[in-house]
Amino acid sequence: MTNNSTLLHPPTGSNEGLSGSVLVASLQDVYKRLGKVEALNGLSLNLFAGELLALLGPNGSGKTTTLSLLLGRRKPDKGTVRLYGLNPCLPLARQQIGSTPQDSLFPDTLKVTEVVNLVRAHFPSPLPTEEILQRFGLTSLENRQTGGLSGGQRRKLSLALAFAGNPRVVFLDEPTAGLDVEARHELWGVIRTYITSGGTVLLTTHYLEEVEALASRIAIIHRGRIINEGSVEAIKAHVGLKCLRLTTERQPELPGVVRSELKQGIYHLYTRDADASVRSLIQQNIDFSGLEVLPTSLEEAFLHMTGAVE
Ligand SMILES: Nc1ncnc2c1ncn2[C@@H]1O[C@H](COP(=O)(O)OP(=O)(O)OP(=O)(O)O)[C@@H](O)[C@H]1O
Repeated sequence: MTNNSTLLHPPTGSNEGLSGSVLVASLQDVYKRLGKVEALNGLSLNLFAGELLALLGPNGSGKTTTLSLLLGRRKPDKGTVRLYGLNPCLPLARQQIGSTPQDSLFPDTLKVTEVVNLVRAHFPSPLPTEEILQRFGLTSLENRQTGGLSGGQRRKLSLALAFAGNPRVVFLDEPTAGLDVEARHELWGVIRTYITSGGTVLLTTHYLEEVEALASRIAIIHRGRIINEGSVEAIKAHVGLKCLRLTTERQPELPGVVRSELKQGIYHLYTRDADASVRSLIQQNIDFSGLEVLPTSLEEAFLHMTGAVE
């Protein structure tokens, strides 16, 4: 994959919202039952033009179900889902969006170029085939039948298809799962270029490093509803934890500490009041070394938030 060719140019939107932000997609108080599971439980979420919104949540929290409603693959039991003001089940709404196919299943005997062109044919102003192949590192595989692709190559083709139609918005469900580190960073470049040129992205991921690298906003989903949303910094600040790292013989009992871990002989103590924790450490005359006071990572913030509502 490469990000140094011509920019992707999604057509500009016209759904101006009250605040001046263009509303691309929205779910309002959505419920969806799958079998015996209430997969979505009153979920509300907005996606605005030009942003990269990361939907983060533990396994089974409802991320894929949310995307499937936005893609018109499923209908809500209750509540409203809109894509550019339209029902996502309408072909006109779906022409605006790109997504990776479910399970990356391609007809085995079709060549890579043929699959790309099949998807391009469904969009009014797709990107040139050569550009898509080049951007996703598929040029040397253009005549390969998809049945002969490796897992990582199939994944790249799947991602290429999400962007092939030059859509206004792209929905990506765990886009870098199964990609090696190099391919993952290359995809990040493609996504950044797409955003810079006016595109909008909603992605789900388990890689918090990916969120910190790309997202302009985060929504945390837990048990089928959004429990928090904001910028990466706002999410971290909301949790307001600091991490004390230190080596001691036994885990100390300190005020403010809400969670602790022992990693490779070093205690990680997550505290709401680092000053009080450190003062107590010294007052208790605890023998320690290598003390560090660090801001929490997004991963720690996320674990705390979802843990807090168990
Ligand atoms: N076809 C189905 N039939 C019954 N239950 C389902 C079905 N699909 C999903 N579920 C359940 O709905 C809930 C939400 O699933 P969903 O796939 O949306 O979660 P997710 O956040 O994407 O999970 P993961 O991170 O593991 O991919 C889970 O409890 C899941 O087991």
